[in-house]
Amino acid sequence: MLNTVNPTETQAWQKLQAHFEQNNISLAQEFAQNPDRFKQLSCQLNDELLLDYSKNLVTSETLALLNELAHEVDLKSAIHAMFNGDKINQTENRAVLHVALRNRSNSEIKVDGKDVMPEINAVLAKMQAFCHKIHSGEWLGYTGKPITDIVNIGIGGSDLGPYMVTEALNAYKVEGINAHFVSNVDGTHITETLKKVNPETTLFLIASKTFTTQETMTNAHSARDWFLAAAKQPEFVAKHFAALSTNAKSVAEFGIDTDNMFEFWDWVGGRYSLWSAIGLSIALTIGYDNFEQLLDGAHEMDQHFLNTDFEQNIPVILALLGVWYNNFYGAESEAILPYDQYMHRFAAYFQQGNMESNGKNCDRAGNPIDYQTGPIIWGEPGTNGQHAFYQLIHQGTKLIPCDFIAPAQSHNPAGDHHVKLLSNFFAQTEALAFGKSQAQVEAEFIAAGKSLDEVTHLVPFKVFEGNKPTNSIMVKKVTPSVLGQLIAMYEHKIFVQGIIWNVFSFDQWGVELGKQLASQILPELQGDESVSAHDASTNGLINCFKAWR
Ligand SMILES: O=P(O)(O)OC[C@H]1O[C@@](O)(CO)[C@@H](O)[C@@H]1O
Repeated sequence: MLNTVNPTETQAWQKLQAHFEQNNISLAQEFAQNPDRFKQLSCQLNDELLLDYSKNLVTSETLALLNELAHEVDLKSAIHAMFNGDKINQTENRAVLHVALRNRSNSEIKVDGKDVMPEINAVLAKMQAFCHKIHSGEWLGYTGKPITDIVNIGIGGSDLGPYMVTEALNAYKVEGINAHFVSNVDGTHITETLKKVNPETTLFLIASKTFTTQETMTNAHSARDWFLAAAKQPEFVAKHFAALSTNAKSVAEFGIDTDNMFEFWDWVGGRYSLWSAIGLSIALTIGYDNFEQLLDGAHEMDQHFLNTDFEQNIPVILALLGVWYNNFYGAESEAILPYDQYMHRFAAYFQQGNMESNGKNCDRAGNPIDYQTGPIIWGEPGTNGQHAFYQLIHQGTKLIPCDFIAPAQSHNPAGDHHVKLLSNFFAQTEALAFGKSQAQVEAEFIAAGKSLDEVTHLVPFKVFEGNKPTNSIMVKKVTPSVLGQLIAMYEHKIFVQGIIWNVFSFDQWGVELGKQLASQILPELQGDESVSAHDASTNGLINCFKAWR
């Protein structure tokens, strides 16, 4: 069981509050006073991942107090509880063991007294064999042609991870295999996808932990209908449909051969499931060996997280910095800004990962929470964000802590593109940290031959106050292993923050009411009779829909 310490009642929190009120931290001053700031406030996981957290609004005292907070909520015990398979997902009475899925040491990890590694390894072996059959052409479609297109049908954690990873690792795509992802129940998603594929050479992966999610089951039935309209014979479904699920009964009821079912377990959270059978679309798209390297990278970060002192622990550092801005500076969001176009879905992935984990207002004792918990996560690749929202980050009234991520090496070293991309990566965190003073603005005008009299009215608009916090994460190259490291890094950051905020990070009761009401409204949308069972707004909207459709 996890403790239920209210973080705001800890000694460390009181000290942090006083520290915040008594200090007006200036990055310019901190760097001027300490030439070793970068060396002291950066750390490397290995020779391919470096975290520079020196451009944060912290002093050595800040960091000491944040670490004191981590100790006072007994973070170490919570970390060991997760890795040991304790049922820390207490409202669902489940363990939380995505770390077991990538436990490359194969050391024993027990749930209810049973080592889960044998079954994990059995599913991985089944995935490997399946990938070999598909890639070798041994597995053929109902007209004897090899599979060329994989359509993953899933939503949330059964979509976002596989989609993000296959995009981020596009450079590793298997020749002749195309991946497609259908998630939205909007008919456009499945319709537009089916236009691109041939029923004779397409494999559908129905990805759903519960195998009950409305969007996924609707899309799965539409895909099967589309397939059977061409193939005609039901027995051909087995050659073109596989299931990734914990629910064998519902898989069989859908008509998928359970030999084509790749199982995972209830101690795998949906938003933490890409390492499981849910990752089959990844393995099929980039090759099983590269999927294993993804697991290897995550395992390396897991071991770092489990065994490293908090002061040098990358996920803990990121988590504590996030608490500092979220709970003391009042920042309500965090931006993840990968300077890598292949990583264009990375921030979106952690919208579910972070916001579905820590977007909670009830603490672990069941009491309402009166402090801030999970932040809003958003972001786009650089340099595109610079032409969309960086104005607000530089000169807006909201504090937006940003994580900048960039690879030293590009998969597409065309011309001078990469050095230009990286010059922007370096420039943005420098600009955000140190800004441009009024004196510098005036000097630029004078250097441009302007008299201050004629430009004084413009000066305020060109001043950058700076002192905007950022983390810079430099990786050598976005390889499967490095991506695994990055994903696991953010997973553990989220875990640490959930422990500090005293919330349960691995359930998601907040998604249920909307589903419940939608299932009540759905039958009301049949027929043309007017609806009056709801509030005036909902009634009005439904009746407008009926009038216009
Ligand atoms: O994998 P499945 O069971 O179809 O769930 C899909 C998604 O739906 C949820 O919103 C839970 O209902 C996410 O937590 C989950 O990843």
